[in-house]
Amino acid sequence: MGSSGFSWKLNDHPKLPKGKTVAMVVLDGWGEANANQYNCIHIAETPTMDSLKKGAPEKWRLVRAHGKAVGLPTEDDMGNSEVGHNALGAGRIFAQGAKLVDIALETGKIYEGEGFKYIKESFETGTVHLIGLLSDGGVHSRINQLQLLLKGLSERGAKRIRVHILTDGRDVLDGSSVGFVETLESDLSKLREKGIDAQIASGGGRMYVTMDRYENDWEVVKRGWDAQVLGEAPHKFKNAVEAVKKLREIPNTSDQYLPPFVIVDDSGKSVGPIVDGDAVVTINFRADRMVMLAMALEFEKFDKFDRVRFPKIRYAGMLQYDGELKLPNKYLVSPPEIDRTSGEYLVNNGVRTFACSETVKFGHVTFFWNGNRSGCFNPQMEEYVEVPSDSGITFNVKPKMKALEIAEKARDAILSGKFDQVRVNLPNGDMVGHTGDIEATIVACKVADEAVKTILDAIEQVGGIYVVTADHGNAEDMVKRNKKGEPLLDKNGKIQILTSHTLEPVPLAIGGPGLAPGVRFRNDVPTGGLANVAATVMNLHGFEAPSDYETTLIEVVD
Ligand SMILES: O=C(O)[C@H](O)COP(=O)(O)O
Ligand SMILES: [Mn+2]
Ligand SMILES: [Mn+2]
Repeated sequence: MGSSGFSWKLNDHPKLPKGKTVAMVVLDGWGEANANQYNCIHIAETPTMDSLKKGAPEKWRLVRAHGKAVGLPTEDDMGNSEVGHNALGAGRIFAQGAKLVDIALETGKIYEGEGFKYIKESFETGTVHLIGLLSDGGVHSRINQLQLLLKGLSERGAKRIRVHILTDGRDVLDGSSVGFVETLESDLSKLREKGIDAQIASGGGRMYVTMDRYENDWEVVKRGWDAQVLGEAPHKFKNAVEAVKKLREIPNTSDQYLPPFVIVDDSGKSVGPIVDGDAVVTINFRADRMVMLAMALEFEKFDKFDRVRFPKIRYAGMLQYDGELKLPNKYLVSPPEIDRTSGEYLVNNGVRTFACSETVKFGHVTFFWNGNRSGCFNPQMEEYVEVPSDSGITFNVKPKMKALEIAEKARDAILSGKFDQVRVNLPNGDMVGHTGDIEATIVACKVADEAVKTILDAIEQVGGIYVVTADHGNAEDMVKRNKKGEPLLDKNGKIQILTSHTLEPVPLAIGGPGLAPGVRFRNDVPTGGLANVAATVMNLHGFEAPSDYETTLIEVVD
């Protein structure tokens, strides 16, 4: 016990035993929705997940995975991996980046912090560059926050502003980029009327330019660096609306994958490279897809690609993206302080943990799960395994991804007897769902189901327990709908494909030979969400959860 009286020691569960191997399976982007032709999970053959559902209501139920249940501002906010895995791992609901930035802008606190004071030093003689995702998706950023920040910057003395946009089409409809760029252009022209030299300087599609994650493909970040910092790109335009419209005409491209472009002046010179003395703000609040750029902007020593030029800038993140690395060092809004996660408690109570996914979701079951913290708590007790993802492809081309490899690693970890918790994220429903390719997403769901079977079979062999859930919906609905729930059509009479996540709840199933007789889901927590899963899992490891955790979803009847 520390001097504060705090102790990591968890109380023993009065009825449940310790020492059972628990498999914790997160199907990324696997929500529960009406069965219809746009529900890829329904269409796919998913015998394992179907059989779990038959355990309802005692061994299968739904949990909330969006809006306030995961710390997002409103019930209209779809869930996402960051907030979903944070809730699953932390067992409590924290106000998330989206909300914290809203509050900081609303109260004006954002302008009083150290981060803003730091970038302000560049206002007199330098340019302020804002780099980030341009949409109202609310997963990584939100356009209204950018608009408020632009207003705030202009009212506080910024004289020259350049915005480097990343088009979305993943958290919002494909094609919506044009409207967002028009909105931004109109805001910037109003600033120009007030005498502020404000323009869009560069752009590109988020998945092809800048927003890679977990170091899967540094080329993506390099393409962005060349356009944003060096002012160099294969495509040059005088105007960003024209740029996005024209680049969308390239066959097989989409908002997510637009090639990089720069805006040039009449003499063909790029209007906004980043140079010594400038300030840079990365406007995304979510960490995973900004941290690589943050490294490139901040690290003196850097060998991931040739930066050509490393300008001396004042850089701040919207949030700090990695608390361990203190990256970036300066930021406008403090991130949520997600402490005392279930992973840390369990390791401190002797639970040996194995976590695995492929690169594109590896940080989800480690970094996000552990409250946005890199690395293990105790390397003697934990092993985190990353299966390398394919890079340079869209995942509809290989919808099986690495699901079976992940399942095999989990199986081996379970059978080894070396671990008490074996945790995986199976990415398929989400990563392929984001491509909007219905046929491929059906294949993705089928293989994710096969992967679950491999893990459950291993649990059967060792007499363990399984917990199967998801972090938010995606593959269960692939069409944009009106308020009545009817599919929406575009101008050409084609359905509007939904590439984003959804507001749907997700399944939660428990079982396995190690599950003590009499364990069942309580029926008095009907609004339970992802944050209730941590206490539930702690119970299955034989412990009571800390008293401030969201309540457990299980009870033991004699
Ligand atoms: O970053 C992404 O891929 C999407 O914006 C959200 O997907 P995720 O929250 O499932 O990672
Ligand atoms: Mn996810
Ligand atoms: Mn997703």
